[in-house]
Amino acid sequence: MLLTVTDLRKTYATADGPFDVLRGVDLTLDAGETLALTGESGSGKSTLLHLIGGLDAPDGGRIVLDGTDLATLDDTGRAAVRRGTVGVVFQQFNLIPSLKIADNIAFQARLAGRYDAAWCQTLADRMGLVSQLNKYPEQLSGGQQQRVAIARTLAPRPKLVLADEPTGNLDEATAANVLALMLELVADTGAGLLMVTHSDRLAGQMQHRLHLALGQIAGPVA
Ligand SMILES: Nc1ncnc2c1ncn2[C@@H]1O[C@H](COP(=O)(O)OP(=O)(O)OP(=O)(O)O)[C@@H](O)[C@H]1O
Repeated sequence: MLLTVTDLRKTYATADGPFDVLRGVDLTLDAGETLALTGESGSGKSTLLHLIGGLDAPDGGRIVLDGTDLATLDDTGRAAVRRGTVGVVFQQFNLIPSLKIADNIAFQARLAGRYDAAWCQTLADRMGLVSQLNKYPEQLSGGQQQRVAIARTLAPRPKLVLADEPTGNLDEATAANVLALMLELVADTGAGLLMVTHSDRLAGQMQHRLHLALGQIAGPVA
């Protein structure tokens, strides 16, 4: 199993006292599987993604990623997971304005020491970005920028792709197109994909679907 989350718990300290945002979340994801995570605003979807991505630490439970219990890692180990095993796509594109598109696509792969020029070229080609490679992010449309962000995430060939509303600020037609491309490329790399979305339509394009409510998985959605 690529990802096993068991009884995951997270509590935030707030002005009104402790707030249990995750109250025992269980999920599994295998390599090559796609899973949509839905839930109302504030239900803890982003928190769950951050914990799985090693960006924050849980208060209880276990996350085993590619055979490694994240709790056994120190900061350096978690940073290595973030660079190598996991790739994250956010709603905000977070491209580097001073770098050309080609270098934005290559950025994380270079950081991870896994730059592969031919694969970056393939990603650019499949994402329809070949004619944009010498431009800067500000010269691209939102849909194009999001395709760059996805290509950048896939460039180091992460085993697990976490996506937090990756098409949330694109119009519906562009969002569907970008998601279809992402699903194709994730399938090609054999990675697992866990994607947060508010859209029933986009969730319907994924193999599995879970709903988060009251800090727990409320079960698969038909
Ligand atoms: N660092 C923090 N400190 C305190 N409370 C937080 C913190 N981060 C998130 N929260 C609270 O935890 C709850 C869950 O937040 P989270 O962002 O995980 O939800 P979400 O399901 O991703 O929401 P949305 O769909 O609106 O993005 C919210 O009530 C939020 O206000």
